[in-house]
Amino acid sequence: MTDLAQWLSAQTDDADLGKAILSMAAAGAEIAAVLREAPIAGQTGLAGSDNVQGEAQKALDVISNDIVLNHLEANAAISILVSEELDEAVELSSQGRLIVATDPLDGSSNLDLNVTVGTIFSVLANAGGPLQKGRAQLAAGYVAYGPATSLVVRIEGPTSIFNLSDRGEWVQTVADAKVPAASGEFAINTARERFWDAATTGYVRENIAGETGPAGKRYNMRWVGSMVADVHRILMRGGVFLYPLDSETVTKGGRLRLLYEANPMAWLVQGAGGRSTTGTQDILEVEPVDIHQRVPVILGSADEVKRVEEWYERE
Ligand SMILES: O=P(O)(O)OC[C@H]1O[C@](O)(COP(=O)(O)O)[C@@H](O)[C@@H]1O
Ligand SMILES: [Mg+2]
Ligand SMILES: [Mg+2]
Repeated sequence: MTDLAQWLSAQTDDADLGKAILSMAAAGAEIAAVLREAPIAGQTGLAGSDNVQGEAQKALDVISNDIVLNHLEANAAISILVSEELDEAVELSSQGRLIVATDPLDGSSNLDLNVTVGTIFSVLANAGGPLQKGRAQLAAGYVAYGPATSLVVRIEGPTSIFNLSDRGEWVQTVADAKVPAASGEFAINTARERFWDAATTGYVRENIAGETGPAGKRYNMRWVGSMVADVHRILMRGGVFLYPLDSETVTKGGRLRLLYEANPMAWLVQGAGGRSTTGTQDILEVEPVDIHQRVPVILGSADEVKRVEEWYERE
């Protein structure tokens, strides 16, 4: 049995990086416990406040953010925290070498429904602040709060999966996750079809046409509405996730956030042999200009992502 601490010491000599990941795992275990009790504690509703992006915060968005903040404040290696729920980057330890960017609770619109939500994180070196390309990430991961609590994490090598035991240990269950290159599943919010560009419409129509259409095979569609849950399914059995630029999100640059949603997920998917793109560029090559910047996201099975890229080249 490999636990998280053993895996970290085999993956990196950087003790600070290992501690940053352990802090996020500890925050994840604490958030998992809070989520289990949340319906009983009456915590699934709104906080009564908006975040900097104008989205209504759930009480659990705020609680999860506080839990992450507490764990990182106690870690002298962390210099800066960027969070979806915090307007500005927060300075923590002045001697810290690392930056963490986090979506403390992803998919929080699903909280009333007992559907999988998650915590996403990205770790960067403190080299001139948090506005760094995803390619510069030192590590990334997410915790998925579903029937099991799973931590998916990658430094530079494989994307590895751990599950939280009853005794509070993170036990490795998949050493080297692999996203199958071919897949017959796609994930997109189809209610947005009227806003889509020609490339997205073309790709999705080909899939829906099935075995007699140009794709020559049958597709299934799945959309949980929690990025963590949708990406976790793709990591386990393949598929493609799309939140493309569309006519409604174009002025914002997309829907999902670059630093703490798109980059860490692209890092994990690429570590598992998958691909990621904005449609025209690898997500990991996007130069950030704002900590809450949004970006189009297409990632998952390599063959499917390439098909979407071909549509963007044609259109
Ligand atoms: O409401 P839509 O269009 O289905 O969007 C769902 C997407 O929004 C998100 O919920 C945004 O994340 P937050 O819940 O952290 O704001 C993603 O998890 C998900 O993929
Ligand atoms: Mg999110
Ligand atoms: Mg969130």
